Amino acid sequence: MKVALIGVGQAGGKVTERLTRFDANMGFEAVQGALAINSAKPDLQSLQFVDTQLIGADRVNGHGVGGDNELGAEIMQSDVQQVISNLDGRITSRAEAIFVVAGLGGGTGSGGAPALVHHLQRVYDVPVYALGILPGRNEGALYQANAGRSLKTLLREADSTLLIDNDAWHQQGESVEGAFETINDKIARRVGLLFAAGEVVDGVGESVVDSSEIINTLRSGGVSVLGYASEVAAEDSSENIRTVMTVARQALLTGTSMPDATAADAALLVIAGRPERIPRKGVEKARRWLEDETDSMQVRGGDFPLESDRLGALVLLGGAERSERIEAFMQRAREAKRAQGETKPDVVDQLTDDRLENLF
Ligand SMILES: Nc1nc2c(ncn2[C@@H]2O[C@H](COP(=O)(O)OP(=O)(O)OP(=O)(O)O)[C@@H](O)[C@H]2O)c(=O)[nH]1
Repeated sequence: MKVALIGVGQAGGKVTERLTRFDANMGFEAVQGALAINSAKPDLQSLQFVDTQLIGADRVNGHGVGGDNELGAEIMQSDVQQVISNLDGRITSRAEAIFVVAGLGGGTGSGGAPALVHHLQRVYDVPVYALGILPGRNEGALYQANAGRSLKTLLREADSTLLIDNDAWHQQGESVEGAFETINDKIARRVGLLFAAGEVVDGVGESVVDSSEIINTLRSGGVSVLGYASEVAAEDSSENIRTVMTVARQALLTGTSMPDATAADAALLVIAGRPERIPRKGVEKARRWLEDETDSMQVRGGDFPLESDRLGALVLLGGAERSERIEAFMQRAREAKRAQGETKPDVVDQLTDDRLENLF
């Protein structure tokens, strides 16, 4: 799937850069263009692999918004025309989707990403998705409250919001900050493989995934979740039936970006590996298992031919907001908001539709 990536804020920029680099190193060419936007100049200067744009210089002079996500939303609103013109040529007609990437706990990404998605939806015909990073449990009340407000608005504005829980992909005992490198690397690999899986590969069979299957899986909107697991494969495909089941189970049950999210409106199972090692029978069995497990009748499946000694399973869930983990997060965000005595409406809500209209 050809995508354009726009990172907002520090986490957004770092993850966008990682993803772009992974895609280039692997030679996938799924990432068609990438731009990192921030109100903090030093954060942009540390990026080497993507184009950058500073916003809000008149308000915060390149120093960031210090966790104030209302200010983050406001400066995005003020500078959105410049952002949109900067995207000209970066989002080409080849792009099949746009992903806006942001950490939802801070200020610039948390407030800026929903506002930007809102505007992109008016300008572009392709789906505009968000890739949102939720703060880990121990990340402090401001982050939780910010992320809760940002997420509510993103769910309304984006065609689907792919969530990554910062607690999902790091070792126990390791601090979240210490684990950023690992987490970002895992996001880049998994999401990068998903994009690449949707690329049409010439000369291979009809069981190969294409981008419409990703888009259809995400069609119901709401929250989406991505899981991955891999194992060494045997040379003979018939010996890999159990391996396919194992990696599919691990991808969903222990490898997802939002642990415990299993119920979904739709799902996509992608099996990656050398085509001659992928057992059709195993893939079919794993797909049926996924149907039961997600309680969804819409489970798509396909292969992703990849030169590797391993077999990998990618599981994408669409419409997965009914999970306990997301409910627990929203509860945490509500409590944090209450503890701060906040009664303010959600980030973009308070920038009334009139003001949004006036920008166009
Ligand atoms: N996974 C991951 N999360 C990050 C990273 N950097 C920051 N975060 C998370 O993102 C949230 C903070 O957002 P940032 O992106 O740092 O903040 P910002 O959007 O730049 O906003 P301001 O700094 O307030 O202007 C917190 O939940 C952090 O844990 C990173 O490199 N990887």
